[in-house]
Amino acid sequence: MSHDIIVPLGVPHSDRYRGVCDGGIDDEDWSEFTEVRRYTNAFIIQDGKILLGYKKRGYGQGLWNGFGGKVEPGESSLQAAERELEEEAGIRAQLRLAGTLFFIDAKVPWAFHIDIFVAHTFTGEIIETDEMRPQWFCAQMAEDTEDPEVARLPQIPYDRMWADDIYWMPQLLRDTPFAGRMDFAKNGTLRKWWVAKVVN
Ligand SMILES: COc1nc(N)nc2c1ncn2[C@H]1C[C@H](O)[C@@H](COP(=O)(O)OP(=O)(O)OP(=O)(O)O)O1
Repeated sequence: MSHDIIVPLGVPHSDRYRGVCDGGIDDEDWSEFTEVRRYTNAFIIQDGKILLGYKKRGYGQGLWNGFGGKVEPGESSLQAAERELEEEAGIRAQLRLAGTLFFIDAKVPWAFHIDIFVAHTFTGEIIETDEMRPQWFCAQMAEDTEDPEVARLPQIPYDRMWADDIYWMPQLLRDTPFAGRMDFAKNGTLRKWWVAKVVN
C-alpha cells in the first residue's frame, strides 16, 4: 500500500486506488462477515445510452439494475455474467470487467462480492423475461447528447436503484475501473460506502 488510503475489509489491497469517494456513519466500523458469495452485474452502454432492467422478482425486486446473479459452481464470473445477461435480457455480449464491489446487506448473513461487467455492443434481440424488464436510459446529460432519440430517453433512475449505485456508476459510464465497499443497514439504508478509481 502507498499513500494513506485505508482500504475497507473485503476490498483487495492495492496501491492503484485513487480518488476515493466515501461517506456514511464515520464512527461506525465496517460490518464483519463470515461468508462471501460471488455475483455478477452486467451493463450495456452504447451510443450514449445504458440498458437497465427492472427487477420483477427476488432480491432487489422493484429496483432498476444491471443484469446478473449468482456465480454457479464451476463457472468463472465472466461466464456467469454472460449467462445471466442472456437469461435475463435475451442478448449476448462480449463483456469485460469494469469494477468490483463488496456489499454487506444486514438483512442477509453473507457478503456479496459482485463483479461488474460492461459491453458496448451486443447481439440478439432485447426481450423482457420473467425476472427483468429491460429499458434504455440516457447515459449522458440530455443537453450533451447530439442524438435527439437518446436525449428523449429518461435519465438514469438513481432514486429507484440501489442507493450505492450513484457512487460508482459515474466511473462505469466513464470507463474508469473502480473498486468499492458498501454496507446496508437492516432498514435498507446505506450505512457506509467507499469507492475508489483503479489506475494502471
Ligand atoms: C446491496 O447492493 C447492491 N447493489 C447493486 N447495485 N446490485 C446488487 C446489490 N446487491 C445485489 N446486487 C445485484 C447482484 C446481482 O446482479 C443481483 C442479485 O442476483 P439474484 O439474487 O437475482 O441472483 P440470481 O442468480 O438471478 O437468483 P435467482 O436465480 O435465485 O433468481 O443483484
